[in-house]
Amino acid sequence: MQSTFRPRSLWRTGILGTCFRSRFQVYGVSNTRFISTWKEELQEVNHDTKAPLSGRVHILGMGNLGCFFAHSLATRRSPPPITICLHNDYLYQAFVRKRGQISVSTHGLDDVRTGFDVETVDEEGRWYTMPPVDNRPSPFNSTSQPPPDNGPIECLIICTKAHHTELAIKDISHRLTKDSTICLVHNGMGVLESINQNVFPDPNNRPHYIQTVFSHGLGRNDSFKISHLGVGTTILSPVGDSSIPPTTPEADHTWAPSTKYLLRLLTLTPPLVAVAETPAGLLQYQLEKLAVNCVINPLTALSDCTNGEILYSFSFTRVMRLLLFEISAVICALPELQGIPGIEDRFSPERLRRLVVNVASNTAKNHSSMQQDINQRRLTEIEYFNGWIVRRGEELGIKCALNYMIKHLVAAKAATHRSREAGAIPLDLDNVISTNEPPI
Ligand SMILES: CC(C)(CO)C(=O)C(=O)O
Repeated sequence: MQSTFRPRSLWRTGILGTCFRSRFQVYGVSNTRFISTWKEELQEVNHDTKAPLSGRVHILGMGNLGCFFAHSLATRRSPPPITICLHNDYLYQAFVRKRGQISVSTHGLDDVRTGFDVETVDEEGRWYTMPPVDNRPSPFNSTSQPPPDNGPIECLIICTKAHHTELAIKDISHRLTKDSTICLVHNGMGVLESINQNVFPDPNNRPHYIQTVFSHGLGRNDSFKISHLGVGTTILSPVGDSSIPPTTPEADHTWAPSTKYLLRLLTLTPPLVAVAETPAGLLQYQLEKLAVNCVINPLTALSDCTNGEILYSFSFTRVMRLLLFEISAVICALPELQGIPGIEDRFSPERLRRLVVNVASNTAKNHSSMQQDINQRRLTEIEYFNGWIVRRGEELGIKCALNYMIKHLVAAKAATHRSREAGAIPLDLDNVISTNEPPI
């Protein structure tokens, strides 16, 4: 007998800790897993809200991650309306040249999707809905300019790097309301706190958030053309009220309609392999990923090597162990984890070492994102990896001298590249005396 796996409401069963893990109930006939359409998901959420949602999903940040999310949503049997937000003309022109196509290649086979709506932004920060760049008929007449579209955004998936996320959200913050949900997809820790502090300081007027831990392997072939190199998962969790510790179970009715809708949509989009977790569960996955990134990324960036190469040297192994002693001490002392059973074992230096070794050997031939950032003269995420460990360590009275050193070695390497290229002479600006001003 065949069985149907029907998606079960994640929120009806009450406590997140129990309902989030069991996403499907077995009902009987047919094999239609993931059968629901986005409209059905929307209906369920709109059922008891006064302001029904349209179901549109905006995606900002069209690097590998943004392309993967947009493409995955577009592969659904019934894709929701998707708007990709292109924040400069160069990207828009590239998308026009690609005729509005996003392509994901798996084992050498390209899967091309179209049907994306596009918005671009001008220098004054006004967003415009552009005419379709694929073969769909344009809703605008050919002579008229598209009108600015600064209407509220219901669901925003933001796929920029950690250091760009705050700025990217600032540019679109006038369209985000306390009913919107932002799904943050980036590496590293501490971004949400700075968004709250600098972009949405008033807790009563803040959007809702979903945080993620993303572990699929992606590579870039060209603009809007990526490869899916390794199947991973997308672990998602809504972010609870910051005054409630993440370890407290919360009733399901506290999640906003846009959060419920986006969670349902993403968990029922097969290529994402998305699972919903509790806030406390997600935090632990984030910290495991952080530990891995704090070791593999700076070591490969400093030594300009592949992930696998750090496994075959006694010296790398020593550095790895010493960094992990500090990382483990900070994580185990975090107040937000206190009360969770088994923390000391899960985050022991030895277990973290095994995680790092596993990831490094599974991705042995890959170049870490930080190694690529350094070589392509981009900003690195070091402040959100080892920098975060150092800052949290300081708060907790734990000195993280080695992580501090690693953070500065990476910053120094990036600065050396920059000044070499600019042909700059290193100057100690504090000791430069301008001829027009009297010496201080
Ligand atoms: C896990 C790792 C190191 C894989 O390359 C990664 O996430 C990164 O490169 O940022």
